[in-house]
Amino acid sequence: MSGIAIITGSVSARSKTSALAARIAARLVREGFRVTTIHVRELPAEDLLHGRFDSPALADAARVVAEAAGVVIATPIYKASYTGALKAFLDLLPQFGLAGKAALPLATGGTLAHVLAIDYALRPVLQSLGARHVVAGLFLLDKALRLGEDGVLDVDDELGSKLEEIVRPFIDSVIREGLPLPAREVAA
Ligand SMILES: Cc1cc2nc3c(=O)[nH]c(=O)nc-3n(C[C@H](O)[C@H](O)[C@H](O)COP(=O)(O)O)c2cc1C
Repeated sequence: MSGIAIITGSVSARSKTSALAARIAARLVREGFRVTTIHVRELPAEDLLHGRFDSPALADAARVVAEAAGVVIATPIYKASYTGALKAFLDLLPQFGLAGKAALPLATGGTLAHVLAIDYALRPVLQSLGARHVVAGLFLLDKALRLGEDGVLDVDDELGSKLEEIVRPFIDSVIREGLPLPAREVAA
């Protein structure tokens, strides 16, 4: 296993969750990891909904996850849970598709009423997929996230520290499991 897979679950083209995921990806790349992001909205919808697990695009995405030492799952909260699009993708992974992997759950939402959705909805799925270690996740209110015209997340000191607090234990968990050295490239 090598590298990190990031799976984003938003169906929106201009997505705060995807911008958050891009920020995390950049952080992990700086740490020396090879990172591949799967935006579920970009996968062929018909293949996804018809369960064509062997379609080339779905098979490629599943392979990225299978080969990853760590997986970041970033989803908006829809109807008190993670998105249906994300679930459609997770459903096509093997029963223990996250075995041996560290997992970092991230969510954005419109109301603090659903701040626990990571713990009551997403975490059990990651456990059921056999994740070795699901580290503490982070729920962020959408109004606290600002996107620039270019769709890039504007990160102030407070948000930057929050992200660092959750990314560091994830990195430590991935490294603890001995990510093979060739997969970690020297950070520039
Ligand atoms: C269909 C739909 C359902 C939503 N349901 C909830 C919800 O139940 N709880 C919540 O906190 N936010 C809810 N939201 C708000 C989104 O989770 C929030 O705006 C999120 O940051 C959007 O992420 P995105 O920009 O990546 O798409 C909902 C948004 C949509 C579009």
